[in-house]
Amino acid sequence: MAGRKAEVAAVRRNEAANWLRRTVGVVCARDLAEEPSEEEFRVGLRNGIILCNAVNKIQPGTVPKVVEVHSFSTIPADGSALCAYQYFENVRNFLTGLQDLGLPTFEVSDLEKGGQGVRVVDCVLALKSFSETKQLGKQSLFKHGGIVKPSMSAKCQVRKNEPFMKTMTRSHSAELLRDGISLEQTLHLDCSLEPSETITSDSIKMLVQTILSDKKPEEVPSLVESLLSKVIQEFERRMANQNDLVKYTVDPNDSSPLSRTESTDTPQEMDATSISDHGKMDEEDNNSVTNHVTMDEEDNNSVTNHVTMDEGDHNYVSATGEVSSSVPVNSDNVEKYILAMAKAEIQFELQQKQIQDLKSSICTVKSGIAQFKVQYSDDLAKLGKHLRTISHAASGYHKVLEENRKLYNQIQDLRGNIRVYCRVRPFLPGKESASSSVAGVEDRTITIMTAAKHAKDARKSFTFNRVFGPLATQAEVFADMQPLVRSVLDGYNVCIFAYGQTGSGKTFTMSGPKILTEEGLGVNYRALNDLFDMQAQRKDTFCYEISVQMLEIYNEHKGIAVPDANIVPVASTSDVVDLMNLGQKNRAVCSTAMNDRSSRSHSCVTVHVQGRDLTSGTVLRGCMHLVDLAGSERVDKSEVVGDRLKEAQHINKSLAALGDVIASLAQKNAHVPYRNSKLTQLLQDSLGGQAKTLMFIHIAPEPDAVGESISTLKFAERVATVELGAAKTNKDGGEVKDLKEQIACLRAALASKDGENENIRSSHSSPDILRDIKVGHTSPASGHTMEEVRCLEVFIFQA
Ligand SMILES: Nc1ncnc2c1ncn2[C@@H]1O[C@H](COP(=O)(O)OP(=O)(O)OP(=O)(O)O)[C@@H](O)[C@H]1O
Repeated sequence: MAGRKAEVAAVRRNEAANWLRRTVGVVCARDLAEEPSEEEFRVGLRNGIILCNAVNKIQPGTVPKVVEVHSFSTIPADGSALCAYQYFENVRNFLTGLQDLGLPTFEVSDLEKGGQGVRVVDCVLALKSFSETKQLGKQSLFKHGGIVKPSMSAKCQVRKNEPFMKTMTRSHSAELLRDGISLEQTLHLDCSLEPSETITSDSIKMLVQTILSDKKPEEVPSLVESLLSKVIQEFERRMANQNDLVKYTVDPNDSSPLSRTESTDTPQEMDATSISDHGKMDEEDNNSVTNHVTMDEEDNNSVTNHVTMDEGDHNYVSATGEVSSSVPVNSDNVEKYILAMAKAEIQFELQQKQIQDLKSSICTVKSGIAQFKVQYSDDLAKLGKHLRTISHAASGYHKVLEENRKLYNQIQDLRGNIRVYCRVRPFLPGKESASSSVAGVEDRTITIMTAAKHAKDARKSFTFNRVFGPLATQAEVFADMQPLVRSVLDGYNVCIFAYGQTGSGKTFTMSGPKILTEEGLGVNYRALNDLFDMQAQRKDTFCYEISVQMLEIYNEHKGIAVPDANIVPVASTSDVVDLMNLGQKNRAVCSTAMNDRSSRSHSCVTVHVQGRDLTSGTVLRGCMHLVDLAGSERVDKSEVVGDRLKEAQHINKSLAALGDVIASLAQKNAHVPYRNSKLTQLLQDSLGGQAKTLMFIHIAPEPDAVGESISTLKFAERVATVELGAAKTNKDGGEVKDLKEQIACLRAALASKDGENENIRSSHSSPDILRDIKVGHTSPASGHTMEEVRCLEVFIFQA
């Protein structure tokens, strides 16, 4: 291999030497042998005279002043006597001239011992090619050397004003075989191809024949071997150049072929960069690596790729569909190119695979998105349907709620709007007695000792809606009246009276003990607490405004217990407590002057409730009167005179008037005598119609209070009516399913005047009738499906 290379180099060197000798004349070039060794070639050209003269012959004036040696005999063989400055000047001027002509140059040091003589040979051959091109004028194509065929197309000509270097890099296959084939032969090969021709087996055959025609038979094998070797090298170079082209396009700033080969840039990036970089490549200077892929203007069949390398090296690779290179061929370079090509191939395959993977990923994502879209629209449709159902159910819920509210209150009416409860006070601490005026307390009955223990009629029993014994707690008392209190929020009026003689426990029931505790809280506070709780529970459907007013009626005169505050809005129980305390203080001031007036006046706390249905906008108004009546003791026995008598008369009159009104209402009389007292006048609007009235009768257990107790109980008996409990079974013995059926049962019981109907009475003690029956089935009137109604059951129970 090395031998063949040396042989090729010698052929080229001889060609260069012969051309120089021919050009400048043998005499002038006497120091240049016809077939010089590398050393002889270097020494012969070292002073630059031959080179300068040669270039001046071709292009006169290229080197304006050539430093001549006056006496050739004085020049030593190695030229050491020549002033270094002189031949440096010549060589430098020569190289400058070549640059101006656009020809490849070499380094001054290449003419020194150890320099790269091959570059000098390249340079001379380029000059030779330039010379011949010039001689042929516009009809020829510049080549390094060799003869020019007459058939050569004008399309192979040098372009006027085009830098010689560019023209040269666009040249064809002459350079391909430069190291292995004579210049004439390579030129012949190149120019034998018509522009429209492609390299065919015939043309290759012709090329081979041309090369071998003047060779001796023994030279043929080595030449063929050399030729094939060059073809392989060329093929590899092309591949490497293709790869480099791709890599350079990826990163034009990186001129290292190997580093580009190892690049892991994606194909997309390469494409984008390649497109954007195209077209500006020609503008790059000779110190940069330029890449461009353009259609040859002269030859539509060829794609021209340029890879011009660093000027300092004087090496270049030109891929013109064919590749030319002045890079010396050695095993290192071949290995490097093979390695680069292999890496490029792997990289290319990898990138192809990545592209495929990306494509399949895109397909997967696309189909995923399509599926998601379908799923999304399905879900949306389902959601819309569900929303419509809920919306329908919500509107139905309000109807059902309204319907239930009416039914509920209808049941309250049927069970009795007037309820009378009796409560027995315990003996006061320190005043306990073995004997009590109360002989017995049952659920609904109180028995009073009327006379001597052993007399036959010594006991008398009274029946009310409920009787609470001395041990009954405040919570138990309130629980029984709680459903009535809740009616206020549905727009009903409620009156709760505390009736009884002085000291029997009225204030205790209504407000609680003097020192208030949680357990001791009376009806007033508990009722208001309950209202505030309900207000909070219904806040999504109703907006309630609650306000309180405190009044006192003394001697048939009405007064406001809380001056300058007729009706005070309240938002919590503590607001009400503060207000009541203020009212109690005002009463206390008066009582000091008027001798315990509190026992002889009626105290009335009125709670006004206004509720707005947030859906329908309907406004409901209700009020609750909590009345702590004046002491009911009889005046005939008290033998009082003067003011006390007057007070007693007013009290008796107003209590009798109240009894008359409630009795009239209980008996559903057409006329109700409201106007007989200030109290009944005040409560007129809240006693009639669908108003609920609750009378608490208080009994003192002391034996000497028997007379007052009997009198109180008789009063209460007048106003008490039969109250029906909630029916648990219908007339057929089946379960009562809904409010309507419940109403039917109650009506049947009333019609049969069967006040003692055990089926109904048995459940009277339930605190909330709604919990005794199945309200979940109250759908018929609203026309909703059972499923909807089941959904609403929860709401209804909460409501
Ligand atoms: N159920 C009860 N348990 C314990 N103590 C009670 C009960 N009822 C009343 N008392 C106590 O009995 C006393 C008298 O009660 P209270 O003042 O409530 O009677 P009253 O009927 O309101 O009297 P007045 O008509 O003078 O206002 C108070 O000390 C009270 O704490």
